[in-house]
Amino acid sequence: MKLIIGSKNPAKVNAVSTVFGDTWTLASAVVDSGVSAQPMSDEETRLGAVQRALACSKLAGATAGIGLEGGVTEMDDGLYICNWGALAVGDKLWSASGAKLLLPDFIADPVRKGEELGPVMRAFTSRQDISTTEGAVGVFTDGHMSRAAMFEHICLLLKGQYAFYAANEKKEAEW
Ligand SMILES: O=P(O)(O)OP(=O)(O)OP(=O)(O)OC[C@H]1O[C@@H](n2cnc3c(O)ncnc32)[C@H](O)[C@@H]1O
Ligand SMILES: [Mg+2]
Repeated sequence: MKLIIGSKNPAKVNAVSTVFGDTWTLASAVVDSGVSAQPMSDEETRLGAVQRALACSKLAGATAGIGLEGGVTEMDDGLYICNWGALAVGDKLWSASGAKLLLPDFIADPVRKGEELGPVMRAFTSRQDISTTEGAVGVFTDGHMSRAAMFEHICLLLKGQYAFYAANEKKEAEW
């Protein structure tokens, strides 16, 4: 059972490995998300995760594909970080979102004007590795949460949905 992750970003690869590593053989591949480099809504971010998962599931040797995507989404009170994941196994697909966090305006404004969150965060923190480690969520929670932990949470939702399906497939068909 081989699960291919649609990214080489260590924050994503480590999250998948922590959650799925006990039962799946893992590999990673750079695939196209098919959305913009900076997704600007929940819908676009979810679509990026889905397209990464589907692309991975079709690669040679794959039993399943998983996609994780980061983005931002505008709400009543400002711009939030959002994260989505998708798991594709055969013709089945599950998706789930992660926690959201309001970005301060001095970060949100350049992103609204077209800059990517990653470079903005690198400039603000003077840290080149910020997107692959704590991420913006780590910075703005003073280290209480990390980008990898947010992706781990999404992976648990995906693994759990797949487990529920596998355990209840027959019941679902009869219901
Ligand atoms: O190699 P991939 O998998 O693409 O890794 P990535 O870090 O670019 O991850 P995403 O494409 O899912 O990220 C989507 C957006 O999230 C942004 N992002 C980058 N660093 C971030 C950080 O520290 N915290 C949150 N989002 C970040 C990044 O600018 C992208 O525009
Ligand atoms: Mg990217």
